[in-house]
Amino acid sequence: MQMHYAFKHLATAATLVQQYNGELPLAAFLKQYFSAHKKHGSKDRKYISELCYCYYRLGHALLHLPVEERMKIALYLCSNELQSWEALFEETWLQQHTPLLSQRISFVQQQYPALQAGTIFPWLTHCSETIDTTAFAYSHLVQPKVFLRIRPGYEQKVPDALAQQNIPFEQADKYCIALQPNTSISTLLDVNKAAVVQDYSSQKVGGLLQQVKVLSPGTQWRIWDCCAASGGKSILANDLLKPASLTVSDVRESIIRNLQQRFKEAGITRYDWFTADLTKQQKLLQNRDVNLVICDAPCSGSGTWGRTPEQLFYFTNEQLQHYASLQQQIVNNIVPQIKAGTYFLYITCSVFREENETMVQLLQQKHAMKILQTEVLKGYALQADSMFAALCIKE
Ligand SMILES: C[S@@+](CC[C@H](N)C(=O)[O-])C[C@H]1O[C@@H](n2cnc3c(N)ncnc32)[C@H](O)[C@@H]1O
Repeated sequence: MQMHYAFKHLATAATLVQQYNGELPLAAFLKQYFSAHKKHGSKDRKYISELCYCYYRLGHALLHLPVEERMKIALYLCSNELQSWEALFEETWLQQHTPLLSQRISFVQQQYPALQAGTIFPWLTHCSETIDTTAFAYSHLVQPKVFLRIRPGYEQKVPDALAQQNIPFEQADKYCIALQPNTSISTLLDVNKAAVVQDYSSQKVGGLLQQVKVLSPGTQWRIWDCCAASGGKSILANDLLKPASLTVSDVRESIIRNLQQRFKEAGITRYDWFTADLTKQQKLLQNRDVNLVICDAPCSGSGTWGRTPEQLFYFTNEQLQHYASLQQQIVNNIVPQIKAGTYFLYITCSVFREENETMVQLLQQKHAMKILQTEVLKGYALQADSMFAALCIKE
């Protein structure tokens, strides 16, 4: 990129982050800005967006610096190579730049000692114990990959289709494909039929679903996915526990419409649905006899902020309290309504103890649930999300 453009993009991105207040998702805010300012071509849009995203990846570190200086440091840290941006940096910085993130961090720390894991992610003391907090905090400087879950029957077809179209990919396991960040796959594959876009850790929740199969072999599964959104976990459960009947619900009717479209593409026809606010006292399971409840609870999403780094920047302690209390209300409301012998799979995409281990204690102590397995799914080493899952049974 020409020197003149690098500085121009930096100035535009700096103005944008000063205008942005976190209310809209950053992607939506940038889309709005670009559609109102048609002068930016597709490359400009890409560069300006990159700068804005990098800015938020630094979390709460180096907030005392002027916006453009902080943005340059963020860009330096987040980029494996600086080819397009050389004009922005002094020669010594360019010479010290390496593809290794740990070395880039050490170099920047020499000049800016305030760059630390705990300044990037100030809630490290809230993280589940088994999380390597330093690795997790620094993982926010790296954009996560896109992951596909291959659906049964397409184990060969999906990798073949990607190879044919020269799309770089890695096969994380038999059913999981990792693609470079920003790979758009809608034109490459039959999305939802052959493969589902689903993060690596989300796919690993399947391990706990397979566990119920081992514990209760031969069971005809009747599943209630009570926070179904557009059905990611339901499709996973359907694929692993077939033949299963599904009941799905969510507080938002609009997201259930998306689910219906996705189920259609996925070929899932045996299901019923309803909308319900799970915090409200009501009989949720009238006439429904279920033996597995999946509760992928609304949460802070703190394990996924590598994808939405603006949330790392704008998240507050009050929001953490809000989610922890929402999850408690949901659990306190639904668990008494399920029968003894029913499996309950509690999931969050959060790394916070308040949303994870504390909820397991509640399930055990207040609701006499037997905890069968808990897992902190550490995606941060794999450019994936981090999640939590606990499998319990009502005694
Ligand atoms: C983490 S998402 C579920 C993701 C989904 N299971 C998947 O795999 O794609 C949580 C969902 O809970 C829903 N939700 C939030 N508050 C709720 C409430 N009070 N009652 C029921 N659902 C709620 C949200 O609308 C959201 O779709």
